[in-house]
Amino acid sequence: MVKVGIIGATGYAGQELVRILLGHKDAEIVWYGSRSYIDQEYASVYRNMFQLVDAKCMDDNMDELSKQADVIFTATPQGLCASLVNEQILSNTKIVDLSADFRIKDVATYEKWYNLEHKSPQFIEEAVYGLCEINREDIKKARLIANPGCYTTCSILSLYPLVKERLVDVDTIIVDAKSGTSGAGRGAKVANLYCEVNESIKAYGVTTHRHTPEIEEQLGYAYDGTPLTINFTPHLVPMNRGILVTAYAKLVKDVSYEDIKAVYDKYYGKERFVRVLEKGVCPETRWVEGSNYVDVNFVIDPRTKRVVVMGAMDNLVKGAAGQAVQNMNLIMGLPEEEGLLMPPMFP
Ligand SMILES: NC(=O)C1=CN([C@@H]2O[C@H](COP(=O)(O)OP(=O)(O)OC[C@H]3O[C@@H](n4cnc5c(N)ncnc54)[C@H](OP(=O)(O)O)[C@@H]3O)[C@@H](O)[C@H]2O)C=CC1
Ligand SMILES: CC(=O)N[C@@H](CCC(=O)OP(=O)(O)O)C(=O)O
Repeated sequence: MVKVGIIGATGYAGQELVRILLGHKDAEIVWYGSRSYIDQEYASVYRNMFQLVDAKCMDDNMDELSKQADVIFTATPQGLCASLVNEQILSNTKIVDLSADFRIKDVATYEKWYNLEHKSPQFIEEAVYGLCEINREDIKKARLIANPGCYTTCSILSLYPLVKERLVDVDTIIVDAKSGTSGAGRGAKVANLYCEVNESIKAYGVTTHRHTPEIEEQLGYAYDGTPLTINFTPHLVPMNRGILVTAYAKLVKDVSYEDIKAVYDKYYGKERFVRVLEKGVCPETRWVEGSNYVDVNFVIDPRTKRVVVMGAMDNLVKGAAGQAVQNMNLIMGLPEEEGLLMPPMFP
């Protein structure tokens, strides 16, 4: 049995980790970490866990936790994991960090986009970017996983085959993305109040969103090793969960639907959690909600010679907790899909 500790178990991503791990046959949660609810029953914070979780919330003492847990998930705000981790902890246990602290290899880029001083730059190089479909073999050997961002997972997986196979002009990539409000976390913020969000949709972080350099870096590795430059515009939509990506890029070759479909099948045909949809079917967030699936598809526009790529995913599952458990399974030598085969829920 893998012993698991969660720092930030009372946040949206943390509670989704709890939900998934309760259905995992090889994992046992030994630590429900919190900042605000220490010593309170976890099931009194999340009442869906009544009679399912009999444990109290604990602090964020990562030194102590590292002696008890085989894997620690940090589902905490940006900067916290980097401020807690040290060599002793990493020699005791493995860490899957759901924040962005170890996602970006260039520390100056991280500090600029996050407006934070990085507290553990010495671990950035060894951290493995935990996008399982792309970095599977490196993840298996890692002790520190940088779990990818929600918008980034959907954007990268949607575009990766086209960039890797050099089918698009990478200078023309535009990513338009939408997220449900759980993407913003549980913390109270005026911008996320019901009346501010309901019956409205808005772009935010236009040209400045922190996921931009993460997508640029990862797609750059798929292309020529250096970061690309893209436009990325996120939007907040009045739904609880879900990410929808629509991306555009100019084709560099005359290709048919069948040519591009063959490329997507090459990369994702055997992937359990990436579903390339049938011709003409557009991904929808409602068909992936509550699951670890990413649905992708594309349409060629012969008028503009662009390809339009679409991806849909649950931000809390494949965009956070599901992918984190997928990473845990890989580093612990467990079946990659264990605990993650729940079908999407609807309605
Ligand atoms: N929401 C999403 O869709 C996604 C989130 N993520 C990432 O996961 C992380 C968590 O996000 P999310 O769950 O949305 O955020 P929430 O705001 O919902 O939760 C944050 C969690 O961190 C805890 N926390 C906050 N500050 C501290 C601290 N100083 N010490 C210890 N614990 C602390 C909170 O504890 P308490 O509530 O007890 O105060 C809470 O459990 C973030 O890095 C986020 O970027 C990644 C992908 C998607
Ligand atoms: C709707 C919303 O606010 N979304 C968050 C991104 C989600 C998230 O938590 O970011 P990571 O995936 O990097 O951890 C945002 O725009 O900052």
